[in-house]
Amino acid sequence: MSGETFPPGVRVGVLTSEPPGMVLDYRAPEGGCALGDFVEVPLGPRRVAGVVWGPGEGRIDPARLRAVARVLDVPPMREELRAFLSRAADYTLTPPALMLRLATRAPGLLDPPAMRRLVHATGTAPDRMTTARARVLEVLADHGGAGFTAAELAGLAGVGATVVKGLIAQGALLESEAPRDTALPRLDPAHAVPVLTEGQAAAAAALREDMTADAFRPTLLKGVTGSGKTEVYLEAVAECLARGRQALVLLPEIALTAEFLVRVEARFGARPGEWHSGVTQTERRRLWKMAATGGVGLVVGARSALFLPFRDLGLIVVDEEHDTSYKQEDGVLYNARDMAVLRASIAGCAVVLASATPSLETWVNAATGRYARLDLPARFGTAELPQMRAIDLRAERLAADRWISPTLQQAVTARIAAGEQALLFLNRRGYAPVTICRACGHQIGCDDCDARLVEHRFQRRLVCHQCGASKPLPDACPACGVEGRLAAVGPGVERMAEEAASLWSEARIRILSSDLFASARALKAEIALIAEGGADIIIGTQIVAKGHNFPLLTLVGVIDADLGLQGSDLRAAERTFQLMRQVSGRAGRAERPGLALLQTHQPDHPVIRAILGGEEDAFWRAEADARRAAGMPPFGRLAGIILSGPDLPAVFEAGAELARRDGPLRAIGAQVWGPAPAPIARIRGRHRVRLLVKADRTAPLQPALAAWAGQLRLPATLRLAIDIDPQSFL
Ligand SMILES: Nc1ncnc2c1ncn2[C@@H]1O[C@H](COP(=O)(O)OP(=O)(O)OP(=O)(O)O)[C@@H](O)[C@H]1O
Ligand SMILES: [Zn+2]
Repeated sequence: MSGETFPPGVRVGVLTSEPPGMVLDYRAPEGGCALGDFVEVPLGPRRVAGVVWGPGEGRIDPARLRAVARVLDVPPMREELRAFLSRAADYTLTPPALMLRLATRAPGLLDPPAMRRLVHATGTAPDRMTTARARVLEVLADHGGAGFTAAELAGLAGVGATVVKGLIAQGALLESEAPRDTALPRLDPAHAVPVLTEGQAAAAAALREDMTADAFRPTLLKGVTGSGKTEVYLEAVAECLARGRQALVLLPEIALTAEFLVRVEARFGARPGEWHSGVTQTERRRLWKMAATGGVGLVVGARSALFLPFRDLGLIVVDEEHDTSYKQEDGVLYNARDMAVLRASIAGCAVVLASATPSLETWVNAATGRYARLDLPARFGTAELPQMRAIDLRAERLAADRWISPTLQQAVTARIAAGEQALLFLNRRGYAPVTICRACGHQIGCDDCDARLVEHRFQRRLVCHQCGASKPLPDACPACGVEGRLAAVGPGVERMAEEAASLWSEARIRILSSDLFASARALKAEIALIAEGGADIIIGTQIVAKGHNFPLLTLVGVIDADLGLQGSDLRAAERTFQLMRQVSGRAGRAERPGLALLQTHQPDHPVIRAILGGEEDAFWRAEADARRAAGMPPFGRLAGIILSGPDLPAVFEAGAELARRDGPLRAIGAQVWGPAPAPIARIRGRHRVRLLVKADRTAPLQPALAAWAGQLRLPATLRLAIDIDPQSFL
């Protein structure tokens, strides 16, 4: 869309990501400026960057109006992204300045396109060849003629800078100017087109068709684990790229990107752009710029990739769309899956939500026809879905502090004997969730949080899973001082590994738990090692449930299938169903058939039966009916309000006042519950109190919430956070 322009001297509104964080009026600079231009403006004594957001609002007296200092030499922010940021800010009740910050989070974005001097080989041999000179030329040859700065080249060759200088002087190397940020290699949609099964081909054709529509097209791609969802949506990516447009694939976990990158390279002959916390700042800046200029076709990233300034976005894929890690739980509270749909609707492009176990929200959207739905009901090739059975723990003999039942033990032993892998799944990090003093009964808790400390035996520490604080395992009870009576209660994955080692002393046992790996790279390496057969038994937390392919894995044993059903969480049933089906789906993905065994004390629980029976649509219908009857999401809407502060009575009083002054909410027919102490009543020394607001699906919830919360003048020590569509109720 062509931007509105503002002649010199005219009032314009500029949004900056700095406090006070609102649109401020300035005078357009000499030469004028246009909507979306990145500009530098004076703010107090400083100069800060901002974006021309609209015409001035006229609040500042003309005599005090300051001028925009200059227009920056970067591509302006497009109308589509500005609209997205505004709408996302309104939806999440976040100040637009914070949204702008999400969209400009890489260093040096606003520097002018910089050049740097790169060295290339000319093919001319130097007068005299030395070993050092030969090494330099070898490095260049090894890298297929890529250019390096003189310093990089000297570093790679392990020689002094003078060697490179000498080669330049001799004409063997040539130094010339090149842009600092360069386009990524092109992906070729025709590079290695897969042969799809009939079902896959039909789904791929439907998605390709969506790409030709050039319009907002949301689709649920529902396929059982191992059915080839990735294969299918990559065809939509191919179509998008063939049309010269850009595609974005969101993944819930960095650990998944390694496998994904390899698949993209095999399919398209080159790697996509990568955007997540493991990417260097230099690469981030490059990717941001290339997104804006069209120098990247496909970006794979974590949720914040949604805020990249794509020049021509044609497709967004949200893989494993049910994954709760799409919800950002601190800072700006947003759900990347929902925001992806919002961005696609504004960009007028296709969005594919892929999952074997979609969220109820998405399932309902597909059932009501708001989203199209494509199904892949069978696994690819000869692979069958795993058989699923319950192990009734009430009928098993288990010693104290033992969690692997004889039935599960036998099954694992059989798999190891057959040269296959078994996965023992327990969604609990660490060694034991509770440390108790056998002398006085005291349970060791965090000093700053209302949480028990979790023993991590590898680190020899007790760790708070709320705030991350940790301390060494004490010898004496901190409450009664008695020594040697502290005992670990309950299992974590580390303790399971100990039990497994005692049962299968010859087996190679590996633990997959996010806290055991110092870097994303180390975790990726471990996953690759397991995939290649470097383990007999894998003990894992929910990190293993997500989209990994372990071809030798044929048995999944769930240590405690009841774990997730205990809470009163609105989504307890849904989450348990998703997690159990996903983790079971890791078994039997290649030729050999898979089996999943769920240890449970309640094999007749409706959710456990639904998991075992695999009657998914019946499960979703029952869940949907229950939520509809209760007016719960997605049939009604919720907002969580969390008040926190150092002084409990003050926090409670603020909550009570909010509850009393509920006029703006009553006006839209919404109800308020609370205040009540949050289930985790203290984090990092701050007391936490929650309120919950429930409204009809169509009620204008956000403006009412803004008006409601706006009545309160909070003291500086109190914080109020509003969580729209909360996923966590802690
Ligand atoms: N048409 C095909 N040709 C060759 N290989 C295929 C094809 N379809 C699927 N596969 C292979 O089958 C396996 C499963 O496919 P894929 O990972 O795409 O499934 P998925 O539905 O995304 O699985 P999950 O939901 O469990 O992550 C992969 O190893 C993939 O390469
Ligand atoms: Zn803590």
